[in-house]
Amino acid sequence: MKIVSNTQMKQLDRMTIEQYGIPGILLMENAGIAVFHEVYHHLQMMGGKQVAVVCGRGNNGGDGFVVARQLFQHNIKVKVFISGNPAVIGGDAKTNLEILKRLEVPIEVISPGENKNVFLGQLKQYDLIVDAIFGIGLDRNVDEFIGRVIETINEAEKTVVSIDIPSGVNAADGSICGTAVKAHKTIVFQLPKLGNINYPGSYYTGEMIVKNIGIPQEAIISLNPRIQMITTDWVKSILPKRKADTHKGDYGRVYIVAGSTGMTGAAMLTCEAVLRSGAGLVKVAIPQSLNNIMEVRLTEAITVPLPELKKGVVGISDIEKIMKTMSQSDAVAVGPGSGQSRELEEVLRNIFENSTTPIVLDADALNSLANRKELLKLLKGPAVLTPHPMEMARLTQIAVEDIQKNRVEIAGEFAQKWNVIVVLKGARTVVAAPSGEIFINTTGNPGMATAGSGDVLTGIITGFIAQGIEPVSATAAAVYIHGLAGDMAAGDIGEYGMMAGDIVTHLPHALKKIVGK
Ligand SMILES: NC(=O)C1=CN([C@@H]2O[C@H](COP(=O)(O)OP(=O)(O)OC[C@H]3O[C@@H](n4cnc5c(N)ncnc54)[C@H](OP(=O)(O)O)[C@@H]3O)[C@@H](O)[C@H]2O)[C@@H](O)CC1
Ligand SMILES: [K+]
Repeated sequence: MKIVSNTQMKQLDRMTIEQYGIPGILLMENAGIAVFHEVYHHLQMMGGKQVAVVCGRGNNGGDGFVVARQLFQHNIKVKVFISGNPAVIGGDAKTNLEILKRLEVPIEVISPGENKNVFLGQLKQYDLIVDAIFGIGLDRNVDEFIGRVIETINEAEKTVVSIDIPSGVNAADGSICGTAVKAHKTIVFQLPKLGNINYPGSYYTGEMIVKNIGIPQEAIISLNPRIQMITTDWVKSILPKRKADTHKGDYGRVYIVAGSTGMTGAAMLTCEAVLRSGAGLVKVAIPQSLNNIMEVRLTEAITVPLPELKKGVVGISDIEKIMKTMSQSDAVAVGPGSGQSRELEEVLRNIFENSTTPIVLDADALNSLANRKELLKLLKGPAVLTPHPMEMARLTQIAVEDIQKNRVEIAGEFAQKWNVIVVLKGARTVVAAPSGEIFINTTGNPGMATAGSGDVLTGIITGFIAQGIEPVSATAAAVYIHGLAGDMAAGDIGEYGMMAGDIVTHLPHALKKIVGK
């Protein structure tokens, strides 16, 4: 499902009205009815009877007027609160406000001088509050008065349903314009806005329900938004179907170059994740002195011990052996627990210059590249880089805080500039393709911020690519399933105590949930 910015959504609204001749008031009616259905259903579930609709002066407020009319006509006790001067309300919103007046729906204007406690006392009388103060038109910090209205809605401690986006959240990026409504549910029109998806906006959005309001699919196709949300249906559509008469060779051979003294666990987690993601065979290159440990722990993977120049570290003296195994593999991962060294830089240089096998670079491979990004120009095959924000900061020389503020842009620019697939990890992992295409992931939870979680992700991505899935899709699907397995692990044992191994354990269940077997 595509995700849009506020400007793109305004463009879609305009195209719908001007190019397709669908009047704005019809879109507003569709929007209001969509919210009404959700609110009505929710009231029935909770046995509620009274609704307060708090409206602003724009079209978001106009949607609120439609909701109020629909509730009124379905015999729900409803009152409209207008925040600010109603005289400035115009266009379709005004038309709907006039209808409410003729129907004698109770309306009260809250003015800047309003006593907060009086308003709070009023709101507390209702079972549910509809938030229709600001939608995608909010573009600056809210003033003190509106800030107070928003805080009062939150303090009322009632079920809150926001229209399109919680008021106070900037639809462009999910930042908060001073203060914002904390919604239980947000009814989002046509397509999610970046502000509903990115943090902290996503937190304020609560449960997101996307409803069609009649924007033609043709308009969306012609706008061609470049960002998309990874959904279960999409992942299902790209995972290969398993035929009955197959053997392990049909599901790809993976080669993992990982682990160093004290870091064999990273190599193991990566290998286990490869196998749990459905790949047929995995070989792991491991410094000779660590081979015994790996053989004991990893029963299903084949270890390929490498002679070592420096104890416990894979080095350039191993390159021939590495290249040979790579040439027999469908995908390779380098980096988890490898230890950062000049040696590893040289290994990467050789691989980039001589191999076309798709490669996933993680952890120490990324740190090795941080000072020698130009090596990426040597790449002959597809490459996936999986930095967390700190690794991205090293790769780009941009401060972590700035990266976190512009995750989509920074991942996107890096992917296009260096012709690689970038997985910028963190809450709402971003997958950026060299083509400019962007995926945002919504699965996952804070419990996954644990040692080894990234090694598991690297294993899944490599496993999917080895199974022949196109690398960008394989990467986005892997990110989704990694998060889903993490969510299932958290569901079973809670976020606090979960470890990366629990994500691996839940991987088959996550896959089963998606493909159904
Ligand atoms: N035809 C359509 O397009 C459809 C739209 N639909 C609905 O309309 C919503 C968008 O409506 P909208 O564009 O009227 O803006 P909205 O979010 O209601 O804000 C109102 C105005 O507030 C102002 N403002 C901004 N920041 C401010 C601040 N900090 N403090 C105070 N004021 C501030 C700013 O005006 P300004 O002051 O900049 O002139 C802004 O215009 C959309 O989310 C959806 O719900 C649907 O009905 C389908 C059809
Ligand atoms: K709103």
